[in-house]
Amino acid sequence: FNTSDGNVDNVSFQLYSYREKTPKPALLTASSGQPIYDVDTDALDGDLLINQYFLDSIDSAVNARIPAREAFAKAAAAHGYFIVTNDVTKYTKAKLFEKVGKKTKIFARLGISQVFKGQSDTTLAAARGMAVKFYTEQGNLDLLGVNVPVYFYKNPLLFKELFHSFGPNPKTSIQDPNAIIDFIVQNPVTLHSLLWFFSEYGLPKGYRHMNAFPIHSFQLYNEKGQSYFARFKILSELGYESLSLDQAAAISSYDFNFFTRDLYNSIERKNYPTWSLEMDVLNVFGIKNLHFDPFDVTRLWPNGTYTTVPIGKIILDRNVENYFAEAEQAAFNPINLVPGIKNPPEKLYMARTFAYSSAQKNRLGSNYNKIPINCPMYAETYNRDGDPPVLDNGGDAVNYYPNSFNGPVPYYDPARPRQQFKIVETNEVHLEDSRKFYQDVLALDDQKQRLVDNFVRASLRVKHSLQEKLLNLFQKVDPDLAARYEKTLDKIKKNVKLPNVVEDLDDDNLNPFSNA
Ligand code: HEM
Repeated sequence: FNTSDGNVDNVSFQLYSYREKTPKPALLTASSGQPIYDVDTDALDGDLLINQYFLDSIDSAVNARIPAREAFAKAAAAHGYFIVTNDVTKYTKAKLFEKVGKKTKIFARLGISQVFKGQSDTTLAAARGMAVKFYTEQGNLDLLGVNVPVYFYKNPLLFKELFHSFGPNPKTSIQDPNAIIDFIVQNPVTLHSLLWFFSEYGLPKGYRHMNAFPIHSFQLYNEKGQSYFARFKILSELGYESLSLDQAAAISSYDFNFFTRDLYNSIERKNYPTWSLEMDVLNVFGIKNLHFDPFDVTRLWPNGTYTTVPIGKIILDRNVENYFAEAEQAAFNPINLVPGIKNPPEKLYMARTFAYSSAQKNRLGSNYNKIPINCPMYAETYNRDGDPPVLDNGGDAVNYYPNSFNGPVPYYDPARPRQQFKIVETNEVHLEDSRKFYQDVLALDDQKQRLVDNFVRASLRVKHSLQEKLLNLFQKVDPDLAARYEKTLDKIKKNVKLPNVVEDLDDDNLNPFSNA
């Protein structure tokens, strides 16, 4: 398993390292513990329905699947810790941030959305995410970020529409570019984030080079009850780097799991991936006078309106022991906040608090927070029964609240702002954000062309009328974007003949895009 430079691929070596630490085999048993007779390991010799090994194995195998996550089904995962590097007690009383040097255990899942589990890690124009669970003494704090700093939409009803339009066509079962482009032109609010995702910022070189943005504006409060709004940022210490389209295509031809392998091997080599956790902070008092909506997840806060405050470092230093038990059963939920961090006031966040627990009940059963990877350091509730695992199910403790029998009582937090911020949200679309991204963030010609190439690839099999609509939308953003799109589309249409049936395959031109 040595690669050309002598480095070990620990992923391929995993079973051998298990053998090294397991000097002799253990006794094989049924799930209920009885030893398995050697003759029963051959099902052809004997009665099947009294062969416990057969019954146990087949039963387990046909029931092994649970529903995959709707978003970010494919992912890598690892354990680690968070360490505070800066005093942020001025902004938040959250205990995990209480002093410089304090460490908190974490579990992180880094994944890719809008693809099935078997698809390549280097798939173009897909959202990538990083979810981090901090096991604090005040309960779990979950920060879920995507790899670009703005989200597709603020109207939560668009969640399903986006998933359906980017998902498989109901008849062909193949992703349908007509639906994707139609979705974009019907919902121009999504364009800003899609420009980010279709640009070099959408395709990191690997998870270790990826940034993650929880995006929402969370309300922080300190011991004195003073409030701030903050947007967290999880920034790669290696620095953001992108794969080129050619690199991505080449990697996909030999390794669908390149990002996952890279993360695993780096941790095994003790080259621990590290991110800095920072936040952009706004003072609550000034919030009414701002000339922009600080809660709009489709928009960035304008430069000069906020202060950036470093908080600490996220370090991943241990691979999972069992992928299904840890990564698959992990349940991250944006409602998991701790004292000192209060909910953002917008609808998208509120919709998420419902969506995640609904999905997780379906995937993992009603007691998903009792699965070891999700268990907080401390939990005392009046919830009882339901799907396994129930753990001790509350033992003999009183099971209703309030009560006169010393059952658990709520936390009184005088610092917690009592008032819930009320905000007015509108469906206004700000194409100037897309313009700014195209003109300023993608300052170089190559960067602009790469974005356009991605859109052309995504719209090559789309009807002319929809291509025209996309062109019109681009025209409103920036005439240069429209002109580039039109020119590149014309060129590619002339030079690229995509095979539609095997008879169309051309051995002299295996990659139709190579001469484009
Ligand atoms: C209406 C808006 C949204 C809805 C309805 C939604 C829904 C979901 C659902 C159902 C899952 C799968 C949960 C599970 O089965 O465990 C998920 C996963 C995820 N979502 Fe969202 N989401 C929304 C917005 C966002 C936003 C704004 C972000 C980040 C800024 C985000 C980041 C993530 C991440 C990182 C995961 C993967 C978590 C993991 O690794 O287990 N989502 N989302």
